Amino acid sequence: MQSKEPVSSVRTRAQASEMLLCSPSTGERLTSRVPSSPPVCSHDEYQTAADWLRTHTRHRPEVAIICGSGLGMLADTLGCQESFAYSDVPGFPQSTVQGHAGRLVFGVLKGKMCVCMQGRFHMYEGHTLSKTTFPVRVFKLLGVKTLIVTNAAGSLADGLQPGDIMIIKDHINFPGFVGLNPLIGPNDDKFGPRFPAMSNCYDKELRCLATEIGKQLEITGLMREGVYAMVGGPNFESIAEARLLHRLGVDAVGMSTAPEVVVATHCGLRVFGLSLITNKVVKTYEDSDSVNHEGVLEVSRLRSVTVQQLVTELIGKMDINNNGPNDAGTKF
Ligand SMILES: O=P(O)(O)O[C@@H]1C[C@H](O)[C@@H](CO)O1
Ligand code: HPA
Repeated sequence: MQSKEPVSSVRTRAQASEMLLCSPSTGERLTSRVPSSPPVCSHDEYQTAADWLRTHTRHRPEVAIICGSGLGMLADTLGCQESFAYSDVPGFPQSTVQGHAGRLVFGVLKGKMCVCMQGRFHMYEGHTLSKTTFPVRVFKLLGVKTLIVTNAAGSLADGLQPGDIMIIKDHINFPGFVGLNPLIGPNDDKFGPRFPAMSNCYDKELRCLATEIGKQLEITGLMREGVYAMVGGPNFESIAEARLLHRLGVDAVGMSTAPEVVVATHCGLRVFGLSLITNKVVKTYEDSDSVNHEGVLEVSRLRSVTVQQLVTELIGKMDINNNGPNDAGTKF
């Protein structure tokens, strides 16, 4: 049947989708601020950043560390340091969150060449997921084999108290359920396959090694394994959301990490992750506690030395030549 709509009001599909990305009140284009996965970064953009870093430092890192909220002091422990502000590295976005300094620090830890992100990018800052995870692919191009991710997270599990360290066994990438996944868009086969498996994304050997190191450091009372869930943020959870997460088997909730781990696993990096538990997530209406970012940073700082010791020993003892089960051979 023929449409009765006057020709002047018939919109093309492109025009209609463009309109969806405009502010309804001002008509201003929102495209650059909507945290949707596309537009994706091109291979050249990652390569340009990696080439720039190669020409500006002689460090050739094998291990990359992403520091969570308030955990940036980890980077200060690197020897022979050389650092770069994110604003100087081509293609890097800016850190906008307190407790995320915005520096890339190269150096040596326990004889291993490392690069440390003193500050990460979050989806809620308005970065596309491609930009949020940009450094991970740059690290891959730099020759990194293992990625260590750390974060601050709220606990939903009775056995996890503020100050505890949760070794991440697995994650739930909630934004991914609604199509916010950094791998959406054309697949870059040079990095990895169209449909990567995520069943081994947190390396089992590294988790076991961390548990052994925990025994040696006599911090096993603070440590246990668990499931991390990423929510979009930036607000903390409502009580009903907290109860839902608890029922779903989530041990700790945060606003980062999963996209970085998805991209790292896609390109064959071996991943170790830990959450520093900074607060209990409020699950009952009778509880008058409420979480805030300052409190999160305070607990992170109080435990940062313990996290540093654990990560340092792990790097010292890890076998850098074991690339884990996801490695399909380097393509670069
Ligand atoms: O970068 P991470 O995941 O450690 O940061 C957590 C989540 C929010 O960004 C912030 C909330 O306090 O800390
Ligand atoms: N919820 C989400 N993200 C967080 C929390 C939390 O309770 N604590 C630290 N990051």
